[in-house]
Amino acid sequence: MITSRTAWHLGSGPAAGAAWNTKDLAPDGRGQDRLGAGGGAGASPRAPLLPALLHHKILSVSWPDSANPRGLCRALQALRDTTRKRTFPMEQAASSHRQHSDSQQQFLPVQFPAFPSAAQPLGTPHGWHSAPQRGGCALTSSIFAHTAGGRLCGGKRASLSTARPFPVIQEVMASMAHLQKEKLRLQEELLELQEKLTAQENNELSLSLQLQGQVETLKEKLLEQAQEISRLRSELGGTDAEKHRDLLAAENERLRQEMKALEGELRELQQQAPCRDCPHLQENAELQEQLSQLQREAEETRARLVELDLEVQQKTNRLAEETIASLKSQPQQIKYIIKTVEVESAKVKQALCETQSRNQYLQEQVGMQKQVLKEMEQQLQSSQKTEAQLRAQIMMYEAELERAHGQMLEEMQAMEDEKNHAIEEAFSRAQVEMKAVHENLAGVRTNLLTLQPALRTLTHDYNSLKRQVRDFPLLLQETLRSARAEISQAIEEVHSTNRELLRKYRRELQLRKKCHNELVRLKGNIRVFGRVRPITKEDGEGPEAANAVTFDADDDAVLHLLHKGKQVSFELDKVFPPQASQEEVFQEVQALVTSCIDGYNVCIFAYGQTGAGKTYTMEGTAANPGINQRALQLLFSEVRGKAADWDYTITVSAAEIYNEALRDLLGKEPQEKLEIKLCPDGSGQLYVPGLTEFRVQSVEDINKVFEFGHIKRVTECTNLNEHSSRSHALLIVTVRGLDRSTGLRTTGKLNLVDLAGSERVGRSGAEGSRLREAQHINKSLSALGDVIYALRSRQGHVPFRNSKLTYLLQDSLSGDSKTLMMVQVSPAEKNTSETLCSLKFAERVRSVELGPVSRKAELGSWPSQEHLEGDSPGSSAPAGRGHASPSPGQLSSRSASIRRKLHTSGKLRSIPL
Ligand SMILES: Nc1ncnc2c1ncn2[C@@H]1O[C@H](COP(=O)(O)OP(=O)(O)OP(=O)(O)O)[C@@H](O)[C@H]1O
Repeated sequence: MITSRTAWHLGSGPAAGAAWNTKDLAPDGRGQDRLGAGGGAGASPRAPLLPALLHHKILSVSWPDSANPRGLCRALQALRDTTRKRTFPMEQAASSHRQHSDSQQQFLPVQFPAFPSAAQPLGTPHGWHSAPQRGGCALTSSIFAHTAGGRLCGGKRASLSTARPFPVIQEVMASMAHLQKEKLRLQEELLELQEKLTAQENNELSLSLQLQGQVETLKEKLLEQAQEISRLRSELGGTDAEKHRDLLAAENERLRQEMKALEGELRELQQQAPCRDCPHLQENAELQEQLSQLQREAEETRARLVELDLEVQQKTNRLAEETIASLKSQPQQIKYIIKTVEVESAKVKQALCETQSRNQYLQEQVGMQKQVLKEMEQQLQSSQKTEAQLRAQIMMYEAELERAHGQMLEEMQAMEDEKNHAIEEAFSRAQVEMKAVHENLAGVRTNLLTLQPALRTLTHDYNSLKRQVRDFPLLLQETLRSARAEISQAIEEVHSTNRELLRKYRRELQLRKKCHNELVRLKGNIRVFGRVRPITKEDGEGPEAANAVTFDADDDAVLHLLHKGKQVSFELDKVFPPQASQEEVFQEVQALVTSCIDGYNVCIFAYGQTGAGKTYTMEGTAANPGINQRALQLLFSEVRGKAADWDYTITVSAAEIYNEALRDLLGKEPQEKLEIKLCPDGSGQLYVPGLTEFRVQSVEDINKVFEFGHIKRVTECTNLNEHSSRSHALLIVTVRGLDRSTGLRTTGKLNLVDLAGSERVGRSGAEGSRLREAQHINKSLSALGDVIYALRSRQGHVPFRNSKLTYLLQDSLSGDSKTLMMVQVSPAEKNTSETLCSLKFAERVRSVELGPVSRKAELGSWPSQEHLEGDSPGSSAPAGRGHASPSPGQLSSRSASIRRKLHTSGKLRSIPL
């Protein structure tokens, strides 16, 4: 947890002692008890928490007013030395750091508020924030954090916590670090000044002590000399005076040597003095000068002593001579003495004389010694005077020292005040900044609290992802290997399955084709549908426009025609009432259309009188297209469904047969008559040279083709139908397929034929060219009937060449080709004769299919339209059925349900072609 104002107190508890040997850190070197400021309630405020200085992220260091600056200096010095020497047990610190980081993750710089009052115990909330008592672990962690940073720089480094996620905190921390640096710099300067002062004091003290010692020594020596003089004075011996002189000389020599030693020491002290600019140097120089003066005086004293010695020697010699001379010049006295001796003895007299001379000599010596003593007393007085002067100088110097010391203390106090002031200012600034930091930190802490779980989750996810990423290549390789194996196996299986499916598909294709053929065969290769158009406005109004056609509700293959008051019934394969839609009609023919894709030839005719709806059924309208367009759409759809295996090409040609002339409706020269020829390759196939063939790929292509062909088609106005088509219109669709897997090629042809209207010439009122058109039309329709009949009756000769129509459709009518004839009839009363003819034609076509072979002879030849005109229902057609002979109509007494049943069961088999 990050706490911006966390103050660490080194308590006196065992944890603190275990974490850090605080004895090394005590400011006065007296041990741990000086650091236990935050201990019990009774603990008095002591020195600040110096161990915090070890933590080099300290923002500020407080110091009580009552603290001794010298003690602080010494403590700082000792602390710095200790810090430099200290080697932390890294493993212990690291383990502590880990323990601590598990719970806290970060530890903060230690911060001490400024100046807790002397009366306030440390650790109380005035300026001091209660710290989490983490003991040695926290402190060791702090030390470890700094040690791990690479160096211990003795308090000069001020760095903040390692985790500073926000710029604001960083800025504040940077400013605080700057303040801390400033404080540390001031502290260092103070420390240096204090060191200088201490050294100067020490020097001055030692010098003073030395001088005092010298003075004392001199005093003692003077005393000794005085005593010696007194002793000499008491002894009054000349030889002793000489000895004393020698002693004094030796003493002088010793004093000289001591003086030299002292001078050397003084020089050394001067050299050791760190502050050259210190004002006390001047004093030292003065003292040195005084000392030199004293030395000179001592030299002078010594010189005088030497002179005195010489004088004593001279005087002694002179005295000896004078004594001898005086002795010589005083014979009477000696005589007296001699007399005395003579009285007593000569020997005594001589001794007396000697004694007298000796006395004389001694008296002289005493006088001389007195003189010397007097001189020495004078010298002593002079020395005492000098001593007094020196004492005065020493006193003055001491006073000066006192003054300098007081001044120094004042300066120190001023500096201390200045330092405290700076610290206070820094602390107040730091407090303001810390307040802002607190506010930011509160938000940050909130964010951290919310982010920490997310971080943990993310970390967990990250680790999990890292593991996954690390394992991913192996997993991927393994997966790829297994996937490759599986894919290979699957491909093999698919291949074998495909082969099997292909085999089945081909078998099913063959089966389908077979079934389709069988179905078509069962239904009949030639099928006949009937479609009754609705009453139109062209039919007019009144009885002639009345509906003459009705239907069987139970059988969709039967219709009834009311003709001239009699109802004639016809049975076809399928009858579409007027309400039948184009879609319903196409549904019945689409099976034929799709067989074209399988390679069959299909022919769909629309047969009927003019205006009966042939074009409507085959072409339809734009909004409601007929078989042609729907068939092509179906072909496209089917081809797309088989595109995976088959390549299909659909081409379209459009032609018309007008007056037995074949013309290309899509060609550039529509009036050009085309010929139908055999293929030169000997295949027996027919082809039309010059017939345009368009490849169509979409419904749009079809529409263009139809539009183009429709324009070209000859339409002329007739009495019966304003837009009656007077030609057979053929849409020839060729579907060529290629099975890519087998290379099998198929070609199917779909002929969609809108036949020209079958009309009786007399009724339509045709004459001239119109009559000729009608005759061609009827002829071609009769030829079509002949061909169909020949095919169904399996005659050896099929008269395809009797008309252009049948000749062109030869390959689509023979063999396995499938043919549908859509017989269009009008329901109007006025058209019942035409309707009757068309239905008879249709029923006869259909009867060929259903009737036995024998009936072919019965039927004879295929009647033409004109023939049919004579074969009116009124003359030969049986009532109830429009059949002129024993026909399937008579056989058709069987119900439609039985017929459908037979079709479904396959028991009904048409006569094979
Ligand atoms: N099933 C039907 N539903 C609605 N209208 C039809 C239907 N059959 C034909 N008609 C309408 O009858 C009219 C004649 O039809 P259509 O032109 O198709 O006859 P047709 O047999 O083609 O004549 P022609 O032989 O002279 O060309 C047209 O107006 C057509 O729209």
